[in-house]
Amino acid sequence: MGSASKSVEDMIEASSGVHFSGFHMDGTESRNSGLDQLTTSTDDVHRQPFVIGVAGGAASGKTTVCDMIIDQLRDQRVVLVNQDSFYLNLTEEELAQVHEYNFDHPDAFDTEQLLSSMEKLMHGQAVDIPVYDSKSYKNNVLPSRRVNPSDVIILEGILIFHDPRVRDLLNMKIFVDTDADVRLARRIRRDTVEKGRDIDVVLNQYSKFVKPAFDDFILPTKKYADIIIPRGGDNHVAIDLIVQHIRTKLGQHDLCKIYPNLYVIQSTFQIRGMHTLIRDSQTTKHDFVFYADRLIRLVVEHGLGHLPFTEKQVITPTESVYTGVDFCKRLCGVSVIRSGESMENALRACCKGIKIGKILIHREGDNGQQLIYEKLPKDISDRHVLLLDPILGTGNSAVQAISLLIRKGVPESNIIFLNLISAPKGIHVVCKRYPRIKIVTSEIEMGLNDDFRVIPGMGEFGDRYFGTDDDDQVVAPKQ
Ligand SMILES: Nc1ncnc2c1ncn2[C@@H]1O[C@H](COP(=O)(O)OP(=O)(O)O)[C@@H](O)[C@H]1O
Ligand SMILES: Nc1ccn([C@@H]2O[C@H](COP(=O)(O)O)[C@@H](O)[C@H]2O)c(=O)n1
Ligand SMILES: [Mg+2]
Repeated sequence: MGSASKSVEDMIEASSGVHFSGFHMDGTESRNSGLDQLTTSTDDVHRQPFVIGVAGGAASGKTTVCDMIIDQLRDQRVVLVNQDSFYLNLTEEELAQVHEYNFDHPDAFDTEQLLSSMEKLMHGQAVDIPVYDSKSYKNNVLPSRRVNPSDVIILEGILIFHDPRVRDLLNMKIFVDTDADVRLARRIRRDTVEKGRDIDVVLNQYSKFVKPAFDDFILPTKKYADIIIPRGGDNHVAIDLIVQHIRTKLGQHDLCKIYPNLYVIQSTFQIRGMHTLIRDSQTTKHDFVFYADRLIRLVVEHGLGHLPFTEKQVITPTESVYTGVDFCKRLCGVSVIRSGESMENALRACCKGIKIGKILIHREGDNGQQLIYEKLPKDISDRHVLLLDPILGTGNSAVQAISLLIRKGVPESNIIFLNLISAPKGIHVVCKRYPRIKIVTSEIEMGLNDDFRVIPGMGEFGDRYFGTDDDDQVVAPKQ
């Protein structure tokens, strides 16, 4: 390329990190769910979590229901906060007479502390929540638990609906309604086997405090419930419906519903773990590359699954006929320099000998983007194109790249855009303009900050992947 190559290299340097920022559209990120406002200032980036309250008698199955909801919401950030954590510590006199203490009365809880912890969590701050020890009757003998702000907070406890200030925090109220005999039978087993209590003590406590408090304080709060679940954890239909509702409220499903060509790969704890590592600003370059490569491979494999196929029959070693499919042969990759190049190895590993073209887009200030280099297969118009760029932010780079492919004669429906993370803004921009292209991503982000960077994001992807950030081991936290 001679002297032109120098200018391209300069541009590559100058363009580092531009792929997930772009020119101003309207300066704000719109919410796509029923959740409250998304804050987009750099320091205070959070959205209001969806808060669920789960109440019901002791041993009705509240914890079991919460665990099932959390398990089904595995691709969301969910935290569980137990009302037990806010039991008041007993005085020496109360401890000496512990069998006379009413643990089922609203006054047994430090509701002020619960409200203060919730206030912090709902404003995006991590809190240390005490862990209650029902053997010593204390909440300061076990190490407290650090609870991070999350998309969903589940508050669980017998009297979670009792105080109107706590009720007001709840977006969804669930009452687990289990027969009193079943609750008593479970309680006896739990208190004798797990807590090592004497059966007489358990039965005395039940008749003296637990049952009266249920009738006086817990059952009357059932009327506040939005959903009453009979049979607790056995009621899979109710739990499925609750999870569906939460998903709708979180908005991720709304985007997939609005844009049928948007595919978010099925999340697992492995995938969440990889995301956690590559998003951590303290992750070393080596680990960043390792886990980014694993995720990229998953996205590439998923994207390949959207290519057309033809039926193919083969004879197996047992001389049986196996009817399968033949891979699509007319395809190529196109990487958006420079971070998109990080996805080339995964594509080559999946598609032997695949041709990969390149596009370089340079951002000029905040109000324009310019395509400055392209090297594409000559017959690209006959191929399906896997467009590679790990981050879809404002969507402006993606629109530049896609419009070039279309100008080169690639049908819109033959383009599959593969990325690791997508901001809702970019999804709207790309999918509205090119409704027939497919987007395959592994996570949808909260939004963009005032600098048009994806949040929570993972920083300057190209710099972190290719090791060109300031510090060669640890990445400066500049989200
Ligand atoms: N559907 C169920 N079938 C059988 N046992 C259950 C069921 N739900 C809960 N349990 C058991 O009953 C006890 C109390 O359940 P848990 O979910 O802890 O109730 P809670 O949190 O309301 O006190 C636990 O030992 C749990 O394993
Ligand atoms: N030291 C304590 C503290 C609480 N309890 C009983 O626990 C019940 C609430 O817990 P769930 O998981 O069932 O919601 C409540 O009925 C208290 O009596 C206790 O026995 N000892
Ligand atoms: Mg419980």
